[in-house]
Amino acid sequence: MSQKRSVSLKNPNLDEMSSDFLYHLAVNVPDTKNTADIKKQYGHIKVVCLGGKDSRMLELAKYIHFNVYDGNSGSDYERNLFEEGHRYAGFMVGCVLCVSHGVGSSTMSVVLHELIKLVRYAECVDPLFIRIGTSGGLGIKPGTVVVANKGYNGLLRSEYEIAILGERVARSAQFDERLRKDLIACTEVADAEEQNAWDIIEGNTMGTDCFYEGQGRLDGASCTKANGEPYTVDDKLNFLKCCHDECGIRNIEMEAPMFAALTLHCGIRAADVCVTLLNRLEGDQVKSTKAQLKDFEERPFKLVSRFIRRYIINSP
Ligand SMILES: O=P(O)(O)O[C@@H]1C[C@H](O)[C@@H](CO)O1
Ligand SMILES: O=c1cc[nH]c(=O)[nH]1
Repeated sequence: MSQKRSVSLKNPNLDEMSSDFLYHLAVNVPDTKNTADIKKQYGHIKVVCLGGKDSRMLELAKYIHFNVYDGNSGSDYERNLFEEGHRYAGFMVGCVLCVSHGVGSSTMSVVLHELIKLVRYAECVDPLFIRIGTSGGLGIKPGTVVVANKGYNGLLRSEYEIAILGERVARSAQFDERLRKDLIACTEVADAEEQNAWDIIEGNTMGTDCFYEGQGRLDGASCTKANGEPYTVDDKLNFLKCCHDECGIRNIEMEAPMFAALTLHCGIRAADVCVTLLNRLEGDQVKSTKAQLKDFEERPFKLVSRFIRRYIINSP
């Protein structure tokens, strides 16, 4: 059994700072050596769930209130804890904090840095970070939920690349193996009817910096190759098939490599659980109806809620 521990970060400057302000969350830490107030408000967090939209994160908090806590979470889960920051929304339900992150790695990395510092100041023990998102699938039925093994960037490397002090820094984009396996194990606890209704699979997830050209779409404002020529349907399909066959990529979104890399770098166990809205080998436009989108977006809720109930709430 692994030993439980609070988050210890690799930034020595944090130990020298007497106060901290988590600007985009509007959370003030007036005394970093005495964080009793922060601990009181956030110290019980065991899981941080993240997803692009404010509304999805509120729906998730509500879903967890009723389906994990049977309506008795004792939480004011509709209150947006980060409202004053006007950037992201955060809803607490029991030991789960549900936070929106916007579109793409750049907006997500800002909230991720601040959330990781928050759980550290709050002295949370072994908090898990789980992204609950949407994506485009590769060769799988729309509505399938993919639990990511590794993140891949748009250059088909399993790394997150960032410029730091004018230098290229590449970090491994591997998600936590145990968490992935525990999530996948929760497929078994689904009731028979639900188990047959939609698939949950493991696969690699590509996260690009662009929804359109970065994902090989033909319907962006531009559709242009490195040589300045427009790319064709065949170019697109060759690329997507290469992603599938050579890299084991089963879905495409915009955050996986950054999310995997920053959490791994900071010693936080993380997972990426995304439903696929369409099969990208068949088209580019997301045409899901409102009802279909609601059904699809709830599928990762179901898996993650089962996981939380089984491994977090009912675990000694
Ligand atoms: O969590 P969401 O569903 O917002 O994630 C995907 C990836 C991008 O952020 C966005 C693009 O539509 O959706
Ligand atoms: O195709 C898709 C669908 C959702 N999100 C993405 O990033 N890509």
